[in-house]
Amino acid sequence: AILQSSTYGKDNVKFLKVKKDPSNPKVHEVMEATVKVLFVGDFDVAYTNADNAPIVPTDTIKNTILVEAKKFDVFPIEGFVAHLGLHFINKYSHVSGVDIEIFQHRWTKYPVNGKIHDHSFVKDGEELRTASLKYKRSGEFVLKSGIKDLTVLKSTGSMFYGFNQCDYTTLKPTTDRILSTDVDSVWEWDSKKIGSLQNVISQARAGLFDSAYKSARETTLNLFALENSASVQATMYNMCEEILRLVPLVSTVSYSLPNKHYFLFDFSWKGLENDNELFYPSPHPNGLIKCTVGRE
Ligand SMILES: O=c1[nH]c(=O)c2nn[nH]c2[nH]1
Repeated sequence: AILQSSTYGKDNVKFLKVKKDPSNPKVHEVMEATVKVLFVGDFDVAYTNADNAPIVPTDTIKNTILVEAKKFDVFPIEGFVAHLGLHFINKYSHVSGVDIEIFQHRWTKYPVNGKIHDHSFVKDGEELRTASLKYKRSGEFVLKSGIKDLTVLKSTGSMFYGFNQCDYTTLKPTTDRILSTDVDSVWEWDSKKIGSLQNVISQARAGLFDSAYKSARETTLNLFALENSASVQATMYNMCEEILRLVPLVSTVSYSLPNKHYFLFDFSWKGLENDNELFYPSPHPNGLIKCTVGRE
């Protein structure tokens, strides 16, 4: 037998970091994050010869994430993943590559007596802000940012007609349906234009990734609401085009959207009208529509 490939590390490393405003220590920002770090490298003997000498324990990886999260500014997550990538490649000469993912959970400040409170937050749904980095010792890197599990629904302004009809088709065309999905959007950064992980860190400080995230989230929510959607496919393509237009340093934008169906309940047996008022959720099976859009 031959070991064809291997990778190992720690998954689901969680932390919550409090960032205090230097001018007013009672004004806080919080980041609750879940981190995965996987190594690629010269670990074969641990698999083939039960020789653990090269293994950096996954417990050490977990300790490192927490120490670096304490010492380094974790905001925004793109800067932190770049810092972790540089740390592991520089520290362990037998690590040839790292694969890092970080999910940031959504804590949103809320108003008290009409003013946003300094350090009180609500968990704003299951929505995540994501970043992933694949970094090789050669300096090559793939950096992606994204939004995940942002569940949206619109109760009209969605259509689906003019589709292929055959002897297996029962779906009725419609110019007025409910559309609901869990947004999973990923934009890949142009690593040539950004240049290096060190530049990722300086761009992070300069606000590039925060403004891109804001643009992508606003574009997604605005087009979802404003477009009289011809299909999931058409609407997600338009979202990709708009994000590419707004964020020049992004090379491709991808969406993966489940179509979480709500079907009109038929009351005709009861002699009742149902003018797009009463639906029943039917999320299984769901449509699943994916695309990746790049530049000409
Ligand atoms: O937007 C849609 N795209 C599809 O491909 C599809 N198939 N059934 N319903 C659908 N709705």
